Amino acid sequence: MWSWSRFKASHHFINKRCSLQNTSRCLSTVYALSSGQGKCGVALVRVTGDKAREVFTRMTVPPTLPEPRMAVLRRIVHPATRDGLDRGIVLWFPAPNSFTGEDSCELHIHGGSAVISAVLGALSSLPGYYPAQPGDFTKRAFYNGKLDLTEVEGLGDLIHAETEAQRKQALQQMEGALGQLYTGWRQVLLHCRANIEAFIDFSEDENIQEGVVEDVEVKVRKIIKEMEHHLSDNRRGERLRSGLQLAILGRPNVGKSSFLNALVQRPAAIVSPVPGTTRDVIETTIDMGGYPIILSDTAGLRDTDDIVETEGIKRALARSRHADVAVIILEATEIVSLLEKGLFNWDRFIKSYFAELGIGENEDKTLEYEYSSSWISNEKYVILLNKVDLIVSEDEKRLLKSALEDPCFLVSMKTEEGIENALLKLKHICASLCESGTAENPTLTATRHRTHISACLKSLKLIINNYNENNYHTHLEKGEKSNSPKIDELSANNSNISETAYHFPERETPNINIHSSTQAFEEFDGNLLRSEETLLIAAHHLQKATNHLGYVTGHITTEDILDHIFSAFCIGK
Ligand SMILES: Nc1nc2c(ncn2[C@@H]2O[C@H](COP(=O)(O)OP(=O)(O)OP(=O)(O)O)[C@@H](O)[C@H]2O)c(=O)[nH]1
Ligand SMILES: [Mg+2]
Repeated sequence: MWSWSRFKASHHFINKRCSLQNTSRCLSTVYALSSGQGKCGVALVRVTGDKAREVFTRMTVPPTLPEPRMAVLRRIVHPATRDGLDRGIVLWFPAPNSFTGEDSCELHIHGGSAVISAVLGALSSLPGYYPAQPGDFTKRAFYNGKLDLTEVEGLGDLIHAETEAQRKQALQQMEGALGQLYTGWRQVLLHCRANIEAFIDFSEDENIQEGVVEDVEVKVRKIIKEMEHHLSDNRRGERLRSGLQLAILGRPNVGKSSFLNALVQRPAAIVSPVPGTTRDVIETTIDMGGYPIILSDTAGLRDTDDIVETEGIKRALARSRHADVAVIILEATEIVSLLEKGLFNWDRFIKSYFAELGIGENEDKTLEYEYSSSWISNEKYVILLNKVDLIVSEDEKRLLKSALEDPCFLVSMKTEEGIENALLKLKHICASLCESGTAENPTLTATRHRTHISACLKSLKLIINNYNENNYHTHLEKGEKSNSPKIDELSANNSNISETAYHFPERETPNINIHSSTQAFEEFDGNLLRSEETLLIAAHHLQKATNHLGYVTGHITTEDILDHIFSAFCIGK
């Protein structure tokens, strides 16, 4: 019999998480220095696990548990020798009201290296105490249901955040904005699937309220729309997380390396009057108005027989293809002579100039080429007309200024004229490329999320659009009679999956081999919810969809994903 209680399993997932892990690791008590390495005023040592209370009973004077979450000053002693180690503030967080969900304590001790190593040494002498591995505290918080996987990733990002915008995005994610969005979708889809399952089982009884399947369709369509909107964010969140790629491009000797040096305020790249000085890509990172930018100075673009320079140009063009933003540098004098000849048109000039450099769009706009020039089609570039200090004639300067059009700026790396305005424009471009989301509409921040949400969306679309009645019947007729796997098994193609979501009751499946037909079903054209015969397939796609959301939030996990995510954490977090 189908039962609704089988659907309400979310909290079971959380409880099961620990048992899926190496149990001894979960049962042990771990400790770590959670503040940074090196001498400091106060250092923080954290302990978590079943035996955490022993810190108070065996290592503090008096040997009693303090009031939960109340800071108290205690003498800290070695548990065996009773030698005094330090005097500091201690805190007790009994389970489940702690970061990890386990009994935990904190020792705020003096930050000298001798004090820290004496306290850590004393902790190691307590039976059942082990030094924590990177991310151990957060891993326990995850297994105990304190954080979902997106919140864990947000916490990791917060620790690694280097700019203001990155910090804001990570905090939003750690506070659960993304997790709530995905969990909300998952809950709705789980209900949809429950309703479809109930309808299949009981449609002939009178118990099923009318319009159940129609209601599922409305909900699925709504989520499809929301997911499409969520995915069409131009990778803003991912860019902000990993940094915007900005390529500095142009002919040799125009001042590309001078621009890089001006931005980073140090001689990061060699500047010389010899054209072709820069050969390799020189990469450095900066914080531009709170946005993380990965700057790439590149080799000057020109025809050459020099094999080293040719390789440099190849690398420069590759960098151009992967750039989110570009700064194209020209010599202002080049434009003056063109202007003096008359008939100057910026649009035409820029197009042909990009083409000459090898970075412009070509005529037939093949897919590869469109990709290669995304910063052009998105208009995410500025053009700097450099060395304006060399134009001495006021008439020429006036002519140049009057002909200037956005996004061109007259600048001089030598006198720094015009650089501020150009940087302002660049900041606007960067902001538009990685504007962070809001708590209500959080941005997607990792490729892992995009992959699963895209796969989820695909499954949902298969329910609404892709079904062709004739195809379906052909498959029913052709279907093998035995070895039809249950729907649950269809999604469990990853052997490491720690659970396979909800377990649905035994049922009579259509007389088809769903495995062999899945591919074909995915090619159907139509609405699976409009025929009772195809509802089972709709349920199958709904399960796939909810599973993908479960992978993102960590309701369904694989060891590989967890290892990857937690490996980025520090010891003590
Ligand atoms: N007068 C003047 N000279 C400049 C200015 N900017 C750069 N230069 C000079 O132009 C020369 C080339 O500058 P780089 O920054 O090395 O030019 P580049 O584009 O990196 O050159 P390659 O690496 O060869 O492609 C150097 O001698 C700079 O000092 C400027 O605004 N005014
Ligand atoms: Mg250079």
